[in-house]
Amino acid sequence: MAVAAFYSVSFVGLNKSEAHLLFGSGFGFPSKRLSVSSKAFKPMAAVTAVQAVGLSETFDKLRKQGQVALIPYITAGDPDLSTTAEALKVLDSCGSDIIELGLPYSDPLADGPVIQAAATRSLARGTNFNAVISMLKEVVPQLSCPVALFSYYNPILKRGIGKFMTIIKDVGVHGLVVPDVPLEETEILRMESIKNNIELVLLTTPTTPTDRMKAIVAASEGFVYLVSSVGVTGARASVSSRVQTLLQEIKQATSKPVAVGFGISKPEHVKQVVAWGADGVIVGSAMVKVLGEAKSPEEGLKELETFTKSLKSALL
Ligand SMILES: O=P(O)(O)OC[C@@H](O)[C@@H](O)c1c[nH]c2ccccc12
Repeated sequence: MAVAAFYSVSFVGLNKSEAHLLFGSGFGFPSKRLSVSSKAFKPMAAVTAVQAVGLSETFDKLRKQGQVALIPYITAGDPDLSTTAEALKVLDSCGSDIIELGLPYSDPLADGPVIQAAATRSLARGTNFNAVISMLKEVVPQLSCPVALFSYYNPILKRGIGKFMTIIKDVGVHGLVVPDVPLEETEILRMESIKNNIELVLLTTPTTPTDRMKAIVAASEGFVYLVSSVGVTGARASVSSRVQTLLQEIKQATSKPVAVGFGISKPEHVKQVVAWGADGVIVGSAMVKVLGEAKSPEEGLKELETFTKSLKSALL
């Protein structure tokens, strides 16, 4: 895989040297008291759930309730699209506040082995954009939480930015996360997302210079994605203690909600990041592993429910 090629593309908001740093490795070892708030699990989503509101509105509601958003990520089509459809409903009914759904891509340079393997499995089954969109058309009306689609930049460019945005909006997607779009190129993406009322989430990292971070948070819609540590996606033993200062710096620059991702895979990670002031926690690889590496899809869905509830409890 052309990981070296990725360095020539600036990671969102990063120039080459930052991108290079990002794909180093390493994270810290924090330990802190936990904060608690209360929210019951959402009942099983009815067939036609109350229409989900957008990302910003979701965070506004949570902020008023003193809550932090649980934001799982799963790869569409892994192990198959019908299981993805069920997984979305399970995640919603277990109290997820926003769901990040990843479009499988052949060159996921920012992903670690777990999500890379999920994308490979999904593509091997023939998952494609149209099939994911058809599935979403059916499932989104049954969800009470918003879906933020997750795609690398290339597939969006190939389809045409305007066309891509219109298609995802038409099936009720609320947000879009594009990890590898250079800040300088977000203009057209932002214009089209605003035109289609899609909230475009941008990412900042531990190595993003302050001025660049400020430009990213100013441009980001829905929430700001704080990448917790250098390196690719993947569960870590703990969350880097740098997240605490990074959160403070970002919160000095914006009142927008900040969700933290990368490496979060246990209830104690969730509690730690909440204690540091995050407005949302994003959990990807650990969810993907549970779902994609189970003995059967049914087993995977059952384990996904248990795992999601354990993380939700950590937010209460
Ligand atoms: O997998 P992790 O370490 O829990 O991190 C979330 C991450 O999976 C999800 O947000 C994501 C999936 N692929 C990405 C690529 C870049 C940035 C973020 C992502």
